Amino acid sequence: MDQNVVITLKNVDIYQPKHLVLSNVNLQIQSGEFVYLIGQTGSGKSSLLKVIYGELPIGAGEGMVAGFDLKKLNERDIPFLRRKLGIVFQDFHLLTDRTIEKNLEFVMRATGWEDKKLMNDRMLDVLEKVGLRSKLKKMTHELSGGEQQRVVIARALLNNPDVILADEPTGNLDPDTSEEIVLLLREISRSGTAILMATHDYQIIKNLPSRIIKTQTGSLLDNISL
Ligand SMILES: Nc1ncnc2c1ncn2[C@@H]1O[C@H](COP(=O)(O)OP(=O)(O)OP(=O)(O)O)[C@@H](O)[C@H]1O
Repeated sequence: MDQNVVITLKNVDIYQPKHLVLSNVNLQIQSGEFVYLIGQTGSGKSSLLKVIYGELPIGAGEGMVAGFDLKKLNERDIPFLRRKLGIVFQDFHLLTDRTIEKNLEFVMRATGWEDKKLMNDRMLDVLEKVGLRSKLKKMTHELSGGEQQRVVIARALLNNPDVILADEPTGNLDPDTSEEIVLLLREISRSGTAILMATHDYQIIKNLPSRIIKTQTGSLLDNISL
């Protein structure tokens, strides 16, 4: 297998749960690529992301994600696959009654980090990347929507993922803040993490163009232009 390929789907069928949502899906994404995923509501974008993060099994076909074979994936493998993936959703899923530090620490403890000094260094590292290094002790409910999404991105980066899956990460943000978030994700992709971002925001795609894949009438189309 090509070392640089982090997602491969070959002739994959995706069911939700019995109804065939996408058939014969073929997709390859390389390290460091930034890819938009578009498609009408209900056309299967989230289902595709769910297959990639091991939430939905693949029906037919073959899939490899960050070195994990989706066909052979069992319950025990899923936490290990998820450590190779960063997941960023539209609604931030932050613990709003806690500081940024406590939010990051929560995820780190859950994914096996123990050494306080290493944890602290890593937190500052990822917060630096998203421009929030000075806000470690801030409560997350005191942050703006854009800042909260930055914390979510920092949280996704903690375990140095091969891939970030972002499901409408700008859905709750104003246009300028949305653009800042996409610029940040693109910058992150340049350091090697592949990013697959589902979005309905065509304006952002026009302003910040990149490869586009599209779910449409039960298929996944590649290299779409708007
Ligand atoms: N848990 C579920 N059980 C049954 N059907 C589902 C389930 N989740 C999604 N579906 C169906 O699968 C299809 C694809 O849904 P999916 O959420 O992947 O679409 P989407 O493109 O992500 O939509 P949106 O843009 O609204 O997020 C839809 O017809 C939806 O109704």
